[in-house]
Amino acid sequence: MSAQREMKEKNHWKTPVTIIITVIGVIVIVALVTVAVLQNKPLLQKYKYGIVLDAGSSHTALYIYKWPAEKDNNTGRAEQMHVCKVKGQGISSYAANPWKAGESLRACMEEAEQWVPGKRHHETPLYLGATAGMRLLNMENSTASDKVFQAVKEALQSSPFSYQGARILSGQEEGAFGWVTVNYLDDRLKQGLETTGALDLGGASTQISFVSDNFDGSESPSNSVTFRLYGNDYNLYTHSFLCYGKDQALRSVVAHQTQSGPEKILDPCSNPGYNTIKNYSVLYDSPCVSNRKPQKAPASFHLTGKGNFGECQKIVRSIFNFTNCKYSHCSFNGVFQPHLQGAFGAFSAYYFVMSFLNLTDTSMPLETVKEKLTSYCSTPWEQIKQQHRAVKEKYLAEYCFSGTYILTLLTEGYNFTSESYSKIKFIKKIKGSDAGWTLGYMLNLTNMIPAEAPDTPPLPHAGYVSIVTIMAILLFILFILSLRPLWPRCSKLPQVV
Ligand SMILES: O=P(O)(O)OP(=O)(O)OP(=O)(O)OC[C@H]1O[C@@H](n2cnc3c(O)ncnc32)[C@H](O)[C@@H]1O
Ligand SMILES: [Ca+2]
Repeated sequence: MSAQREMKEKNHWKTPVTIIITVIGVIVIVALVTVAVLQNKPLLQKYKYGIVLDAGSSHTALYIYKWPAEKDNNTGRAEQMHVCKVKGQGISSYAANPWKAGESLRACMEEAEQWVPGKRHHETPLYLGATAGMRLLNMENSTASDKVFQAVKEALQSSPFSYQGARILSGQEEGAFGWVTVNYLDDRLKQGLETTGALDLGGASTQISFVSDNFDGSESPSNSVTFRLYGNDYNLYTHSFLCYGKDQALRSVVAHQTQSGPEKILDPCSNPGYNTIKNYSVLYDSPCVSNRKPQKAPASFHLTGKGNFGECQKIVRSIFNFTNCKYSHCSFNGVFQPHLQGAFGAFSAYYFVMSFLNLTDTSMPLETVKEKLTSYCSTPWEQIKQQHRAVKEKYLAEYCFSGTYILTLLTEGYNFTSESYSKIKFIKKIKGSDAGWTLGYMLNLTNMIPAEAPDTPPLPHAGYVSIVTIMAILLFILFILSLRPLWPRCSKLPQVV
């Protein structure tokens, strides 16, 4: 009996009217959802590009960035697409043959033409920023520095990209844009999260930048950089120490040992068995040490490694001045520094050196760091060379000094304690992009970080599509029910009032 009733009810649904209504309803729903989805589907992703050349003291690197072309794409983030390392040394090394500085860039400029689609070449901004190597050359010989810039400009202007200028960045800019890069890549700026400090160690200068609650800029305005980014105000402390990059610091450490113009030195910062001849005029050819050049000295001196971390650290300490602070707190050389706050990202030479020495784990107690450095420094040079055949000898010979310098700079220069040291992360890249000032510099010059938070759509795309679909289905059910009087012989169904 109940089976018969079921059969009858089923048959009601097979009447022509119901079938037509159902088919039309389904078509309407499919059409509605399709239109909604297509209308709101993000267009095929198109990209814009930007190029920044980082003309550092030790080398030049060309960075290509790309980002989604739609202006209102809030999820789009600029990211590093490619990096090209320029062969040879930094542009400041071409002071005697400036045109070679321009020539040195050509190979990477041609590589960039392959990476950026041809139709975007003319609208792709191209910047060059020079840092401490050119700052020093400019101090020493501004005519030579101008000539290097002229050569570099000519090389860049002859490329198909939209050349936007080549200039020396100030130390504040270098520090501040490094901080912007780190926090932009970590999505801290857009989300208004607590920011990460930035520590950059170059060849000729080093930067420290962080936000501290007890820093408003009033005590030392020259260390203050203010930003309004995505609706948040930041008062950043930043300082750049010229001559405290690792190559110039090493120069100072060797200069300290050659004040009396000896023919031989026993260097505790080089491994035992390491031997080299150094030229006095080359060593003292830098404004960082030129005023200390010994009056009477032979043309060159022999440097022999002694490999003693403790003695090396004593000499490293001597290149910092810890007296004469006219502020409430100083780092060194009478430079104001507020209390360290929050986490820090340490990149460039901080990373190269600490990753080579297996010291990137900052949960390691500082005593253990010292023990590891003691052990590296005292390892015979021949053994070091055998164990690391693939690493450049120049770097290998300097890791004892560099590790000692980094530890001393962080703990005695900047006053990182065993607790705050553990909040440092030695990093090379963040989400595929190199940590460094270049990305922040480009974002600033292209106005890609708005001062105010952009309006976000009330719903994400997926949520929007789901709601449209559910509404369409509900509408269809109501429509079917409203047509119930037309249904033939459906008295068995409950009445809709
Ligand atoms: O910021 P400035 O001071 O202008 O210098 P830079 O931009 O040229 O400096 P880098 O960060 O590129 O490099 C910092 C130093 O690290 C050195 N370096 C690069 N790669 C290294 C590696 O794998 N191991 C050790 N040192 C390295 C390089 O020679 C420099 O002395
Ligand atoms: Ca640099």
